Amino acid sequence: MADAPLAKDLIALTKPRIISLLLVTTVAPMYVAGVPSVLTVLLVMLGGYLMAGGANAVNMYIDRDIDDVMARTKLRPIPSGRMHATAVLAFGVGIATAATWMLAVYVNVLTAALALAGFYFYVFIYTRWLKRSSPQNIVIGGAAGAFPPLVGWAAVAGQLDLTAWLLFLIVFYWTPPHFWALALNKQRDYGNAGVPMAPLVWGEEETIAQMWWYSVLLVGLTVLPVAFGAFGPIYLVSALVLGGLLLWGVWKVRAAATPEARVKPSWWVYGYSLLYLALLFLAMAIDRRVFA
Ligand code: HEM
Ligand SMILES: CC(C)=CCC/C(C)=C/CC/C(C)=C/COP(=O)(O)OP(=O)(O)O
Repeated sequence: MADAPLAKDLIALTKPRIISLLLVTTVAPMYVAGVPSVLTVLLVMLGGYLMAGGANAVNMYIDRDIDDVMARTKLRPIPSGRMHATAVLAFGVGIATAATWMLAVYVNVLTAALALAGFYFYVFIYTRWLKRSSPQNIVIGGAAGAFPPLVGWAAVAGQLDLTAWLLFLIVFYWTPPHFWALALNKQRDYGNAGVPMAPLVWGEEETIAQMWWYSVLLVGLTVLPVAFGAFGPIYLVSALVLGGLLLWGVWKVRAAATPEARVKPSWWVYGYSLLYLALLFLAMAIDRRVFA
């Protein structure tokens, strides 16, 4: 198709917009863990892009049947008929293999192993298994998206410590409010595709109650590294302000009495969740490197 050449489709298979935030949560921890060279940062960004991009392409191979049914995804390269499923699988596995080799040879083996673990978790535990079988899919499967801070940390420190695992947990607890805010507004799509997302299985009110408690846990957890002396006042104030806004947004969703009244605040929470995570991780790096 003239308006969608192959290169454009290959990039679309990697879900570049999602990767941009994954890379923020990879690179910021590198500056928390130490003082990385520009070359290490660039290598980790390239390796991280190829690994997450490969995972996303394999996700589109496995999900080609449901992507074909959902309005949000039906124009992707496979359901729209522009690419062969097998070619997409080969592309995904190919770039993830390149990433594994690159990270192992030019960064270190632990970094490569953690990134590959993220790939397997997302492809097999989330996409292949839990996404279609349980409303807890994005809670447990969401751990895949929490690997990037470990990857960045290991690239600089060569090992993992308590702060690295706290960063993993922050992304882990962030995922339910991030995703369910979107899922509340995409129930028809998921219903048509037979994907058991929480709002469909538990109902909206239970899902929103869980979003609230995950957000409370998240904000509590973001403050915890300060108690361990990992961060100072710049980060603490940022975490409290950013977290306060998140709680305010989720509370607005919870306070809305009808599904119609929830549409606006839940879209807000979804959009804000992206800004929240980016700014929180940025604040960590700034706190450690600029004000240390
Ligand atoms: C199991 C975990 C997750 C699930 C199920 C999930 C699901 C989604 C979905 C369905 C979208 C909408 C995409 C679209 O409109 O095509 C989205 C958007 C997005 N997600 Fe997540 N997400 C998860 C974790 C993450 C993580 C860990 C990150 C990064 C740290 C992330 C970053 C983003 C970004 C940046 C967008 C906006 C993309 C855009 O505007 O095109 N997500 N997510
Ligand atoms: C370290 C490393 C390589 C980690 C990889 C982890 C990774 C790619 C996380 C992304 C999470 C994500 C985009 C989920 C989308 O949900 P979905 O697949 O249900 O969305 P869809 O309906 O848009 O396909």
